[in-house]
Amino acid sequence: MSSLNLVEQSKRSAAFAAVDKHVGPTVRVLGVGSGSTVVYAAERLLELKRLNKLHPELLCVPTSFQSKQLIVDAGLRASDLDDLPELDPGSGSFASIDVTIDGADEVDAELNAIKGGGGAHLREKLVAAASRKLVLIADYRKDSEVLGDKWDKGVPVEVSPLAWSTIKRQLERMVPKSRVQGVSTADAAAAFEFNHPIAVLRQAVRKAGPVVTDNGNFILDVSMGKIYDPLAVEQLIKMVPGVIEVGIFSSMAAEAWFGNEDGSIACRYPRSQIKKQD
Ligand SMILES: O=C(CO)[C@H](O)[C@H](O)COP(=O)(O)O
Repeated sequence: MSSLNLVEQSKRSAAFAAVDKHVGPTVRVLGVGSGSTVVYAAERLLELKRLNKLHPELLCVPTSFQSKQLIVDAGLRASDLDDLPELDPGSGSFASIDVTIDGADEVDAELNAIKGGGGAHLREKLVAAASRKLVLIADYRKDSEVLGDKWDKGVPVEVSPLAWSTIKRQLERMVPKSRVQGVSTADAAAAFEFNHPIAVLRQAVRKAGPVVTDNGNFILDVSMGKIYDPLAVEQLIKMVPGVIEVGIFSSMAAEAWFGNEDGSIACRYPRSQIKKQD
């Protein structure tokens, strides 16, 4: 009988299921996400390695300092993103990674995600964008209809330390009615819920001052309530000079695995894609 609590058990089952489905002996390049759920993915990778079920020359691309340590501790080879060749030259895709498995802070019905609770979303997005497939793993608390329903710590935004307070003021002046077309919601004009977003400089724990990311930047956590149009919000925030990366991953994930409270595992796909197949 496992001594893990329910949340940890659900993270572990989601991680194991996703690794088992996606990391077989034919996978040559794997993106490894960051956070506490990915620790269980690394545990499973180590087991599969011991069982000789991984590609003998598997290369793992880390998304953070923590992720690199997980790769090294599992006895796997880490590679830099820029050292990898394109997988399908001439195809129009620039992917260099077969599949990336990563955690999330919240995932909506279309598999848009909030990421960056661990402050690693810049590298996570770079690795996800270079992957043929992004697979998310999470516990049941992250499974949402609309972003902002459950995650109440705001959208993580990595910013240049040179101008963080100016960027904070600009983010707080964003207005919800700057949506792009195409998504119908109860309030057809609002990309997000709050009239006035609140941006808070993330503070370090057990060190005075702000969190400094692996890339030497700061993080603003921007509370804006429910996010009805993730792509519009992602684009809006990205337009602010000094913003380095936004922790909204719009339409990047192909699949999300959740460990449920009852011990079962659910695999979800973007809702609109399921409807198209019907
Ligand atoms: O985006 C991330 C780090 O930047 C993490 O994947 C996200 O915060 C989820 O973490 P956890 O698995 O610990 O809940």
